[in-house]
Amino acid sequence: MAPTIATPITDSADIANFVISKGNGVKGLSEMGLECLPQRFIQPLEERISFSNIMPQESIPIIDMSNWNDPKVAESICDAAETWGFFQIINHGVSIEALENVKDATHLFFGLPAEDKKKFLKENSPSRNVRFGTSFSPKAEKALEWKDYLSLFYVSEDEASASWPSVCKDQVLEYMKSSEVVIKRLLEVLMKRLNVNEIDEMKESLLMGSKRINLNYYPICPNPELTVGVGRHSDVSTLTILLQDEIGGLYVRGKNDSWIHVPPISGSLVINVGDALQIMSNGRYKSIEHRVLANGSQNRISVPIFVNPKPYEIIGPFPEMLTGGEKAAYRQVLYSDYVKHFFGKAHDGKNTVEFAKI
Ligand SMILES: CC(C)(COP(=O)(O)OP(=O)(O)OC[C@H]1O[C@@H](n2cnc3c(N)ncnc32)[C@H](O)[C@@H]1OP(=O)(O)O)[C@@H](O)C(=O)NCCC(=O)NCCSC(=O)/C=C/c1ccc(O)c(O)c1
Ligand SMILES: O=C(O)CCC(=O)C(=O)O
Ligand SMILES: [Fe+2]
Repeated sequence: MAPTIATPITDSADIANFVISKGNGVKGLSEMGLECLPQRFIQPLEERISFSNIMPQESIPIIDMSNWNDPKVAESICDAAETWGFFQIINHGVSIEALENVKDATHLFFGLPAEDKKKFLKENSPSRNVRFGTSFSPKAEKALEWKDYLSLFYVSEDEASASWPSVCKDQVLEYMKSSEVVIKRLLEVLMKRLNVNEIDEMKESLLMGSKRINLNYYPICPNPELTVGVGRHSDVSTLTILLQDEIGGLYVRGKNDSWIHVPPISGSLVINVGDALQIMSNGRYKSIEHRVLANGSQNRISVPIFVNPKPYEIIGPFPEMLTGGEKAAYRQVLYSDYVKHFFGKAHDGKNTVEFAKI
């Protein structure tokens, strides 16, 4: 068993200092072998998952992309985006090697000493586009989430080469590059159902003009039932492409109050619709609430690529959605305002999208 420290940090301010400011993250806390979860991470009852609400017999669709030209594949993608907002894809064309390398690189980054990771805290980072942190929005949160992350906003290959951490940048760039084809295919298929038949330069900027990739680390937690890995939220992206390891723990909102597990499938990618696509499709495609449970016995990683509009794009329902007299359910919003609104508060389920509702 890991040794307990001589001077245990129990005070809330000490915890915040150790975890957030000193760059130890929750990984640092976890490795101290704490016997119980510090108060700062205890979530209110309503934010903890109740096991009676988990539907083990339900699952999100799994779509085989090997014959992606087959209209049936396109149909299942659009159906899944309309009804579930979440699906897994297999035989998607991203090499297993690229997936394995980026998972290894995630472990390499989080395995660095705190002193090295600390260089990427917001206040020290060489670039605004690189940020190592913990929880989601610690200043706005009453209870912290049991997660550390490295967030990389992609501007250009040169900027990434110059400022992303060297232990992971090549693998992350390779993964981003090799996932481009499948991202474009998914968006093309999804747009066709909305009568958007061509992704021209303008649409490309709206749909996939910027990308952010997060490396998430969820260390072993002493009282996983009292906290969360990630609280209930929907993503603010157009689409999210998520790579998870073999541990599991991601849950998607089902009917009523139920939650459905997204089981790890080797070589698969989890795809979900984000708020930007819900807004642009005037609600036809759904960005579904999801959450991650903390784990009492295993460290978990995940690597989402958030495919987003360019920050200065104004997003709103596509004109193509409104030609038949359908009323706009969302107003026009500057995408960076939407993102600021999202980051300015704790995770709060589907409330973020209210910001854009008419
Ligand atoms: C986001 C904005 C608009 C904010 O700009 P600006 O107001 O100048 O200030 P900033 O200093 O970058 O950040 C402001 C706050 O946002 C939060 N924030 C910014 N980036 C991140 C990040 N990557 N992860 C977590 N929080 C962040 C922090 O709370 C910041 O507050 P503070 O730490 O300074 O107190 C700007 O960075 C921008 O235009 N970015 C480009 C667009 C963009 O990044 N879009 C993201 C789309 S999707 C996306 O990034 C999703 C992330 C995510 C993370 C964790 C989850 O659990 C989750 O579900 C989702
Ligand atoms: O770790 C996961 O499986 C999901 C993480 C997530 O929802 C996010 O980073 O937005
Ligand atoms: Fe998410």
